[in-house]
Amino acid sequence: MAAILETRGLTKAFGGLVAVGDVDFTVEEGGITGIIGPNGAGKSTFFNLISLFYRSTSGTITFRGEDVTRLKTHDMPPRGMARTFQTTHLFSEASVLDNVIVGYRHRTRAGLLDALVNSPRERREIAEARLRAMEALDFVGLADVAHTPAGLISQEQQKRAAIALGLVGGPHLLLLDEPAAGINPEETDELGRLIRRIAAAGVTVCLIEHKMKMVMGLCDRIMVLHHGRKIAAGTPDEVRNDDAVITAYLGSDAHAHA
Ligand SMILES: Nc1ncnc2c1ncn2[C@@H]1O[C@H](COP(=O)(O)OP(=O)(O)OP(=O)(O)O)[C@@H](O)[C@H]1O
Repeated sequence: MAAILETRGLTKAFGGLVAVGDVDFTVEEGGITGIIGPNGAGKSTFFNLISLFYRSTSGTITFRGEDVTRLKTHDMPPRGMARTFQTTHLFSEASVLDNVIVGYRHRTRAGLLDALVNSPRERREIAEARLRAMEALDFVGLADVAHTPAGLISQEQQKRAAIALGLVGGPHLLLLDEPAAGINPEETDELGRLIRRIAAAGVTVCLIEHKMKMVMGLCDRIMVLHHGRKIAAGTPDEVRNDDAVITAYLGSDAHAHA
């Protein structure tokens, strides 16, 4: 299997604190890869590095064969990388559909002038964006609330809307930042099924998640971080039985059994 994303020696220091140190990481194309670790292990920082939200201190990031280390987060959607945020960033007054359309922006070419004169190109692109956004909402099971203001749907629905926003541009890789945070066990199972369907549709998925049961049941491969270092990587079974992982979790109050 080919790597879709690869880091080599990836490091992020905040002043004297090395939040992520020297991490080599590979996301294989086609599967679901999880990143776990006790509290403060560096998961969020690592996630922000690979989505180019943070600039790394050293090391390299390669996405689909291109060195993207020095690019910025907004350079990534056109290259086929999309990410969600832990706290969903939806415009609460706007409809769910309009929120998802925003995720299609990078695929459109119309400029300000087109918008001002309502050019045929502008109209065509708006129609295309609406169509794609409806497809994405249908995929995540939110077609019936497409015209509801995003602020009025449940937290769990907002999470699915955020996933639709990530999917609408047709990414090769979807990065999910704690997708199951703040939802109940039943909703978590449902979300797991949705993530599987995303992977089955050919979108590679990489996620960070605290809910260990979900990660173990969902991911093909898992990387474990501890104190900013990679301490293990492998299948859920390999990681679960790894001495360094067991020690790291026992020594913390992390949600190993959540
Ligand atoms: N912007 C920042 N400035 C300074 N230190 C930071 C910053 N972000 C994170 N850190 C520190 O880096 C380390 C790793 O934090 P990070 O949030 O990446 O871990 P995490 O594994 O996501 O934690 P949690 O599971 O608690 O969300 C911690 O010691 C944290 O205090």
